[in-house]
Amino acid sequence: MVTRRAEAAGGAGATVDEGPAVQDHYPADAAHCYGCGARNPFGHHLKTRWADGSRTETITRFTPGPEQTAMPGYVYGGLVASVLDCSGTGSAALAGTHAAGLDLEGDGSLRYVTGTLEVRYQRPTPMSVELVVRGRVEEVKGRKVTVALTMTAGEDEVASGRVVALQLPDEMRSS
Ligand SMILES: CCCCCCCC/C=C\CCCCCCCC(=O)SCCNC(=O)CCNC(=O)[C@H](O)C(C)(C)COP(=O)(O)OP(=O)(O)OC[C@H]1O[C@@H](n2cnc3c(N)ncnc32)[C@H](O)[C@@H]1OP(=O)(O)O
Repeated sequence: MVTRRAEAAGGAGATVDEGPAVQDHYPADAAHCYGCGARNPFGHHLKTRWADGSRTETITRFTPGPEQTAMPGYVYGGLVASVLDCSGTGSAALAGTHAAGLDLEGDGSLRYVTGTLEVRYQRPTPMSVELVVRGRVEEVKGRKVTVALTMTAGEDEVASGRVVALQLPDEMRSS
């Protein structure tokens, strides 16, 4: 399935969501993550796609609900962190799979776990607004992928961060 979805017309830095969501191609035995697993009925079900044709920029969208409140009208910081986290591992999976010469839809996705997560909370994050996380793949080095992330709510950048993700070791998969 190919998806192309333009952001609000005329918005600064308009982005196109392109192609399949990586999480829809995670191996079934590795799709239970609270943030991004399609097989977790209680989770966020994040979907991360390439944002353009360059294979370096990604986009993930999430709209928080009232149960994720920090104080009335604003989002809990742990939720912001978890959305950045799984946007980062999803971006790493896109980049690592591409770098390995694999086709997402034909071969499935490689699977990454978080090694390091950095979060900078820049502004209070408003509730019930779509949060847009853009990822920029900084480096693919062996099993390690580094992704810089920004989160916007409307026109405002509310958080930024970085994920260092490591391809899931085979011995973890088999355990
Ligand atoms: C979920 C845990 C896994 C359970 C497995 C069960 C099977 C289930 C199947 C599928 C689940 C999928 C779930 C996805 C969920 C996504 C989001 C999350 O919530 S993840 C949860 C939080 N994260 C952890 O709990 C990681 C705990 N840490 C570890 O397991 C290891 O430390 C790990 C895998 C991250 C790295 O261990 P190494 O042995 O593979 O690493 P080395 O070979 O020593 O290093 C390779 C390179 O990576 C760097 N590196 C290693 N650890 C790093 C770190 N923590 N941060 C940054 N860089 C790191 C090193 O400096 C080295 O870099 P140079 O090649 O020299 O440039």
